[in-house]
Amino acid sequence: MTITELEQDFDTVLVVDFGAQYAQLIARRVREAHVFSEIVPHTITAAEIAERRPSAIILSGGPKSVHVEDAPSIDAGVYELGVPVLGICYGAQLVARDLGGEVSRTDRGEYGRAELTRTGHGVLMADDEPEQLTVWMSHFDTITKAPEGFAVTGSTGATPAAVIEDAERRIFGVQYHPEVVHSQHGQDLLKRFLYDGAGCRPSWTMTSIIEHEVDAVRRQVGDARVICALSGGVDSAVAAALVHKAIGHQLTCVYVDTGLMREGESDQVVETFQRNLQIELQHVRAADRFFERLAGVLDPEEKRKAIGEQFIRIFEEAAGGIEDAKFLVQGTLYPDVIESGTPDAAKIKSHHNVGGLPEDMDFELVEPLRALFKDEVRRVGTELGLPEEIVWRQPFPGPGLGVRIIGEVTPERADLLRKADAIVREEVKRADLERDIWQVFAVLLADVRSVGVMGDERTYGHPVVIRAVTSDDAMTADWARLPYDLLERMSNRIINEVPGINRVAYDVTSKPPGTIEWE
Ligand SMILES: Nc1ncnc2c1ncn2[C@@H]1O[C@H](COP(=O)(O)OP(=O)(O)OP(=O)(O)O)[C@@H](O)[C@H]1O
Ligand SMILES: O=c1[nH]c(=O)c2[nH+]cn([C@@H]3O[C@H](COP(=O)(O)O)[C@@H](O)[C@H]3O)c2[nH]1
Ligand SMILES: NC(=O)CC[C@H](N)C(=O)O
Ligand SMILES: [Mg+2]
Repeated sequence: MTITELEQDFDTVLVVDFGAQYAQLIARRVREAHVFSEIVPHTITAAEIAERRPSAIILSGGPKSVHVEDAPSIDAGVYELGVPVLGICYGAQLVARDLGGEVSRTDRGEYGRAELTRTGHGVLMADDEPEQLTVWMSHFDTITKAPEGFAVTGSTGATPAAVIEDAERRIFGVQYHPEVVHSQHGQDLLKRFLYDGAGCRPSWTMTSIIEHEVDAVRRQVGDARVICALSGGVDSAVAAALVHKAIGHQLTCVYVDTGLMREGESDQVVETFQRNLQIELQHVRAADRFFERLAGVLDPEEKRKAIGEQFIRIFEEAAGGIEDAKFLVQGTLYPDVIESGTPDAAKIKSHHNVGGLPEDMDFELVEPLRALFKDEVRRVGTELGLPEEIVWRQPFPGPGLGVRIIGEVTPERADLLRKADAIVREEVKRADLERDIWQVFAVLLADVRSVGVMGDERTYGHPVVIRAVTSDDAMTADWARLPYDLLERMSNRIINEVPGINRVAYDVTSKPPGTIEWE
């Protein structure tokens, strides 16, 4: 299923990104209102937008002032398309400036909580909305004059034109951030824009996504044989279940043991899968090949590409034995696509299943989850009847321990890390915190050594870093505030039980500026 097809079949909102902290969040909130949404760069032209026939456009916030020379702007043609527009913060300031209003610098900004008073009646400020709302602001510029044709329907002490509406042209602006949870009734305001302002239908539901994808998979593959790269993770399990629903016995799943899996993983994946899904599964043991290919590789991008390539070569070999299957199902998600660097986003890292794919690959990809965020995938999985032990597993990256060994990847180092990682996960499980934490794992700083003392003897060993994060979608994350006694147990056990490790550190970096994985 391509994203273009989704755009044709669902009312779609394009979220234009001006470098906002919250563009992702806006897109997610729109989807929570059951309307499909996507993020596009502000360099998109009005003609490109028109071609995609969106039902609405949301202009995001952004760090710049509309007055500075390199302030990002939007093709003014978008206001003439007849497509409803909602500007949020920077987006609202752009609307004001572009349509003949005024935006000025204030002497002091307005950050955090603010009290909004409803000053008029409109689509956004409907009559059933309370007269007073607590909203969340974050700006230094402010709209000082609404453009002609706009009513000011909400104000705060510092921002007289906090909500502006031109119901006729269906162009709106809000200075505050309705997408953040601190803004009271924020989601209601977004819904009013979507449903009342833009006439969007709330048809983006799990059931409709499943129906849609099942249909699309059938159309894409016909009666051909298909293989599915199955890792045991949530994404590929859901993708497999969905494709299986579409084409049944035409599907064979292939699980690859890369030698970079966690302790007990292979047995567990094969067992869980066979118990829960009646789909043919091949188990390929390929550790030697991966280690051989990774010998001498230090650069994270090179590692990822080497691993991505090995995966595909193995899938190609497996496919050769299955009536030459030409289709490969992957559990690729929207964040994988964004983070691998679409034309619109900076490349952070090549996810092995997107940017890490070899160019000469023979397969046509089937990626039914390519437009979805993780929480949506979990809901699809639940709707498809997958058990909680699959749907709520913590994510584990395809390159596995390979991107958690900082330095060259060798079988011995993988063994060390596997042991430390098993302890970390065991302790989190024992503390019953597994579901509260997005991901928790160990990282081995294989090329770093430090001096310690154990049993009166000098040690000179490697450090292990514990990484635990909370997140909704892996696009942003915070380091988890694990209890000290839990950290203490992990540290003690790792040093006592894993020879060669003499120091344990805890990673207290959020994303951004860090990423979840170390490479
Ligand atoms: N060991 C593996 N064997 C076969 N396919 C794999 C393996 N590891 C990853 N893949 C493929 O790469 C895709 C992306 O991996 P990713 O880790 O993002 O997803 P996942 O493993 O399905 O889910 P999760 O994010 O919960 O770990 C998978 O959906 C799967 O198609
Ligand atoms: O299948 C995958 N192939 C990859 O190459 C890959 N790199 C990172 N991840 C997972 O993606 C999420 C975000 O990770 P980062 O913050 O490190 O980019 C986290 O959940 C990571 O575990 C990957 N998954
Ligand atoms: N959050 C925002 O979009 C801020 C917009 C603009 N940079 C301002 O501070 O006024
Ligand atoms: Mg995985």
